[in-house]
Amino acid sequence: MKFTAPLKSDSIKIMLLGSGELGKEVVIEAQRLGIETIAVDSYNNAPAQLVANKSYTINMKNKNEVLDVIRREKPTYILPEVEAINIQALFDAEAEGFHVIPNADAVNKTMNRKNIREFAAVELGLPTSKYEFVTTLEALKDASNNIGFPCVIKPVMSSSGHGQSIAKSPDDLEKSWELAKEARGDASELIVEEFITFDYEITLLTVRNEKETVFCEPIGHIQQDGDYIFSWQPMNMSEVAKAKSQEIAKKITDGLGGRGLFGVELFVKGDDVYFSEVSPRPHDTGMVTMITQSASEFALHVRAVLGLPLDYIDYGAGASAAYKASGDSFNPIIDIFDSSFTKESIIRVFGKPQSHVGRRMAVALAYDKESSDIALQKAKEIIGNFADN
Ligand SMILES: Nc1ncnc2c1ncn2[C@@H]1O[C@H](COP(=O)(O)OP(=O)(O)OP(=O)(O)O)[C@@H](O)[C@H]1O
Ligand SMILES: NCC(=O)N[C@@H]1O[C@H](COP(=O)([O-])[O-])[C@@H](O)[C@H]1O
Ligand SMILES: [Mg+2]
Repeated sequence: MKFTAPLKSDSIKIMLLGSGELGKEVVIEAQRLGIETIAVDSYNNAPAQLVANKSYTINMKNKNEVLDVIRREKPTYILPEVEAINIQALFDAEAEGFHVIPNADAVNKTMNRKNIREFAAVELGLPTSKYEFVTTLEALKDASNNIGFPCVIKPVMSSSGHGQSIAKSPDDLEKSWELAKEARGDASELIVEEFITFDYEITLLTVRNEKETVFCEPIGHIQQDGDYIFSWQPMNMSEVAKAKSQEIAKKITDGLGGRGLFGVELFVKGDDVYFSEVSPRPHDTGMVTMITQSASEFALHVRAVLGLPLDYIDYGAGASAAYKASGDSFNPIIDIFDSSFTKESIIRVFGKPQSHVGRRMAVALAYDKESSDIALQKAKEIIGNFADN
């Protein structure tokens, strides 16, 4: 493939809207190419703000505040990093000629479960769990009755499992209704999903630079309370399931369009593959690629944004284990013993300025040339020795 225009890094400015642990790695990768970075979030000293050239703390749900910071900095590329961003600001910025990654419409579709589910299931005809949308407790009772128990109940806008629950019987519905209000995004509408008894679930990192689409090796993962705790790569899958996964990922990412890396979440049962959701940005389960690939998901995202080639080397198998805080603190300190640092491990402490129970604070990555299982065992052992105040 030929790239005609040379990369002029000095003239490029990347603005992240959302500055957590994933954005932090994107900032580092962009800076490695000499690109100026601006990290925006709704709290001070967010992880990416600690490493970016410049940072802003604003109310990201406020249209004017988002637009003000964009107009003031005039970034070459705007990279949404969280779901809870004022979407109209992104549409307006795009109309003013700013380049939103992958594009404002894709961000709008993926930030809201109703939009992405209808796009995937109805417009693209992709296989998904059965689902209904509800806005009242009464409707929730009817929908769960239609779908059957257990069913999964989620706010239409939320992430990392916030506000999500599984109702095992009608008795659980009131609790699920109350719990949904904990969503950070929009809990005015809920999705009720059929519970898929999958054999395993994967994230298929799919990278498009609008000249080619590249798939990373599938990443297997374990979730607890709707949030990831362990991931590994590669996930051993049947050729049929892998081919179906890539086909679904290609359809959904082509449908969304634009440039960047996407995390396509899929449930696999035998050779059946169900589309679950997609992030138009690096994925938490994909942190494992920092140890398995010569170009991590963050490096690939930056390359895709810039329209650069997407080739890289797979080093072998690896795994990641998330470290979640055990308490609340305004001065969180993570204890990591010497034994965590081995020739086959990488430790990343995000530097979040405040901890609360269950907040992801760090990740341990482990490598094994041959076996994802052994890598996972190593990552679990390392994280088991972490502690926090
Ligand atoms: N319909 C379902 N059937 C079975 N399990 C499900 C279903 N929906 C969600 N889950 C489980 O809950 C996890 C989180 O769900 P989902 O990805 O929809 O939430 P999320 O809050 O958007 O998570 P994140 O932002 O971390 O990706 C899934 O990875 C899966 O393990
Ligand atoms: N599943 C999405 C995800 O992992 N997003 C990552 O978590 C950060 C928020 O963390 P916080 O909740 O600890 O502020 C986000 O900024 C992003 O980096
Ligand atoms: Mg998810």
